[in-house]
Amino acid sequence: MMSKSALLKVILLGDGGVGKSSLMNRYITNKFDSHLFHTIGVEFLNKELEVDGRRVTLQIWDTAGQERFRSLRTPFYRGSDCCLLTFSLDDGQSFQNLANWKKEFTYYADIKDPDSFPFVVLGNKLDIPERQVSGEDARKWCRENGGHPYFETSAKDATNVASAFEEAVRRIQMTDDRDGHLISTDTNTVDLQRKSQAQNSCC
Ligand SMILES: Nc1nc2c(ncn2[C@@H]2O[C@H](COP(=O)(O)OP(=O)(O)OP(=O)(O)O)[C@@H](O)[C@H]2O)c(=O)[nH]1
Repeated sequence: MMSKSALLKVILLGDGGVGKSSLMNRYITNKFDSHLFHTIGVEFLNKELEVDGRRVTLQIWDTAGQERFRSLRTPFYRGSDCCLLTFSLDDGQSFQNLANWKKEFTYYADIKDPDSFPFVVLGNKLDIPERQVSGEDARKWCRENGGHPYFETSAKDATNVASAFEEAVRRIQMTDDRDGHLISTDTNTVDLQRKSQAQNSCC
């Protein structure tokens, strides 16, 4: 029998220019463009993968980080299974803004219990030598704001990009297992009601 894979919606949030589109492109197409345009609204791409023996379809939503696009991106937060809070290691302000991004996400995604929702924090542009945010400060923020996993990535040279997305899947699976939502790779026992929100979204 053909096995079915669960559809997991993962959303990238963070200031304009931190590298959200570049991370998605690196992960999906293994390419990097040093002259990428700002995203307007949202875009998504799918990728099938297997994590810890479970086959899933990861639907990665890339959002526009610039403030002027706020009203275009927020309607797409609902139905997310994991939120990747992204900043740039060479931009201290983008790190300071993580708390605002988390707040905006929990409000518009209508997350009832933010403490048990899977967030993963990404410090991108690791390849740039001039850092404004130390790993120590970033890890401290993650510890003090819900114990989120933290990855330092480079979309440019691909460092840690796949690991970060795979961790997002693991976190979703942990949350679903704990909440009793069985994600099965070979039956129809996926929580269809919750997953269908993601399938119905469009740009
Ligand atoms: N050196 C370096 N540059 C990067 C990296 N990731 C992205 N960039 C560059 O940073 C700029 C912004 O990248 P984007 O991926 O468009 O950033 P974004 O977060 O999607 O921006 P918005 O669409 O405005 O929200 C581009 O010029 C990228 O080439 C990285 O890991 N290292």
